[in-house]
Amino acid sequence: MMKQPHILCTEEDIDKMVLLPGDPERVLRVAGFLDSWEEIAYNREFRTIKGTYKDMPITVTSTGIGGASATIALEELVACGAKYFIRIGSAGACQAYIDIGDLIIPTAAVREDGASRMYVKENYPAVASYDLIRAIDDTSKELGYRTYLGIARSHDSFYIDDELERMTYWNSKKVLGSDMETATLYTLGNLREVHVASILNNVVRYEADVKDGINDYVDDGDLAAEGEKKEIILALEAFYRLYESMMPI
Ligand SMILES: O=P(O)(O)O[C@H]1O[C@H](CO)[C@@H](O)[C@H]1O
Ligand SMILES: O=c1cc[nH]c(=O)[nH]1
Repeated sequence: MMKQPHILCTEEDIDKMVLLPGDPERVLRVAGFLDSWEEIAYNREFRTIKGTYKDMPITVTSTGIGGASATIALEELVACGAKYFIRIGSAGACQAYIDIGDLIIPTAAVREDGASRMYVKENYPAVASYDLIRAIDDTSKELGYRTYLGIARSHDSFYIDDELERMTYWNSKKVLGSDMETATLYTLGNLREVHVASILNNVVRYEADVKDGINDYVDDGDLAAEGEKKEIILALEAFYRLYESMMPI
């Protein structure tokens, strides 16, 4: 097999289970939780490492920002044989009760992105893999992590003029938080018949940052960093739970 054109990997490089952070730097922070790892490729926003967690083989590939690059990563990873994907991302809460570092687990997502519309009509739902959500939910209960399961919203433009109005609208519709890849990945995952779920670390306080227009990414950096550690552990342990359940007895 030729190397895939963007991720620069072949099927020999890619495991069945893949973690998908947006940020290439987060790939290296995941590496800190693995028992062994090596970097396979790093091209544009797509950094791929391969390693082991306990006895489970695992790949980590960054998707970059937004649906367009996320579809490239997912398509090329599927072409290399990957079957299970957990996005470990960050999000901005749409609800005041969600604190910095709390984890949002989207069971579905509003498709306010452009990339998924290139694939299928807007009334096709963006839904997570039930198997992965169940594994993530069971694992988070075991770990004692505070998580919020429900609907997220994925968008394409961080700085549009009416973002506050949109966030206020989705707040009134009980949407939990915004990111830029989940809806795209869920839509494409279902079309390609692979399993996809997201775990999103909340990095924004809805009342203070969104409604009052103050951005406190920096002040709450420690809480956000703790949230990122929790989402990595949760994703690895949920994958391990699934991996063990698949092993012949
Ligand atoms: O931290 P990541 O995983 O990149 O996720 C979020 O952060 C980026 C925007 O700052 C977008 O990609 C958004 O989805
Ligand atoms: O507010 C936020 C934070 C992270 N990601 C988003 O898409 N929005």
